[in-house]
Amino acid sequence: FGFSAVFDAGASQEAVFEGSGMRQLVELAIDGFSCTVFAFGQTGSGKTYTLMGPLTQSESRPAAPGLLGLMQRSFACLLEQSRSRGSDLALSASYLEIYNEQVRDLLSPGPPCALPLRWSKTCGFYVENQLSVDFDSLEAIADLLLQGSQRRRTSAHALNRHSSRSHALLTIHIRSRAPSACPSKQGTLCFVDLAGSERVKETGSTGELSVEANNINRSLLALGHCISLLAKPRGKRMHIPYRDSKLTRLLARSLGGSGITLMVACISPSSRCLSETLSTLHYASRARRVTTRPLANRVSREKLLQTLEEEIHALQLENLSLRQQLCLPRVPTRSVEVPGTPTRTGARPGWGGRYGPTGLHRFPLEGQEGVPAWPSLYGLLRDFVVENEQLRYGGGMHRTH
Ligand SMILES: Nc1ncnc2c1ncn2[C@@H]1O[C@H](COP(=O)(O)OP(=O)(O)OP(=O)(O)O)[C@@H](O)[C@H]1O
Repeated sequence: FGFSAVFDAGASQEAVFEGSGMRQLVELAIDGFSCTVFAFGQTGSGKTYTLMGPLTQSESRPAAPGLLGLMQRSFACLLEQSRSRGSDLALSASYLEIYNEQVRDLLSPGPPCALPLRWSKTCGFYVENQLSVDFDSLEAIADLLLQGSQRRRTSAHALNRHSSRSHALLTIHIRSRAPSACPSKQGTLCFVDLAGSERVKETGSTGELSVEANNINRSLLALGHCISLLAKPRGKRMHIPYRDSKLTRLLARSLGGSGITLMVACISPSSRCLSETLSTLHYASRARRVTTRPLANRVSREKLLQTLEEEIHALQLENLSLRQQLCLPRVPTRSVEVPGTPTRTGARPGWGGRYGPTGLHRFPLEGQEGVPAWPSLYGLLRDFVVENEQLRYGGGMHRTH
């Protein structure tokens, strides 16, 4: 087998960060590319450890800095870059898991509930109603990671005391907010901690654990199938069955589209795991042959204005419906005038939901004041977002939609 980099059991977390190309991936995400890193391998082989370091159960006992994983090191690198560029990067994070073929938000309050996975012509698959939370410090994103990871489904089995029973996807949205930066860059950095493949006989899983294991193995099989087909030369490629699982739908763009992907294959040093190790290495070899056509996401001023308007109308409609459900009085319809664009009032029928295909309204709303035509639109959007928070959660949360 030949790989871009190989690390043995004694390699430090820092060596993995520097030697795997992770730093370059962070820089590409800042430049507007959709970047993904996913950890793959048998259960107990160190995927979560590589991405997050050893799991800590509380904020009061954080992991030693030297043990922090690819995620925390990437966050530090991202914030460092943001500071060196005069804080012109707006950062937000969303965190979800796929558990038993259900997509669940790890940052939303309350018991986890399944969110719909939709498809749009322009952006491909996306999760509707997923929360995205702004952050501007290492502490804030570390806190989000801890909160989400504690909500993630884990169980103990024979090969791992804290085995992840779901695939987890943490996405950092990066947007340059310098007013002069038009078209504006919109990159993402997605960390995927896949649940480990497992032989039920070896892990001793029964009942719920075995249902989870079957779902994990089925989705990993679907992912392997897509990777095998994508690895074929472009002329010989058949239809890629992304729709076979939620995991492949969400990874579609990273795997075969315009994204840049780093795969970390984790293997056990034990000779007892030889057959699983070989299977992981074959899987990784196939993935290595997949080529994508990286394309930076740049959004023109006109497109941004149009999206803003659409998001405002969607929120206006949703707030109206929430008010009706809560038996609250209607508020008068507000309008906004943007120089150079037609004025629109009222809600546009047919729009709904908090998370549009672009996810644009989830970015921080400040920082656009330098663009003359926009403050009124952004101000209006901010009003609707705050109102939506109050209607949904009673105003107790500090999140950006
Ligand atoms: N390189 C390493 N150095 C020290 N400990 C490690 C290393 N890799 C993994 N471990 C430890 O091994 C155990 C299993 O690792 P981890 O939970 O990361 O596996 P996993 O592949 O994510 O498993 P699963 O798929 O079951 O969730 C953990 O206790 C972890 O701290």
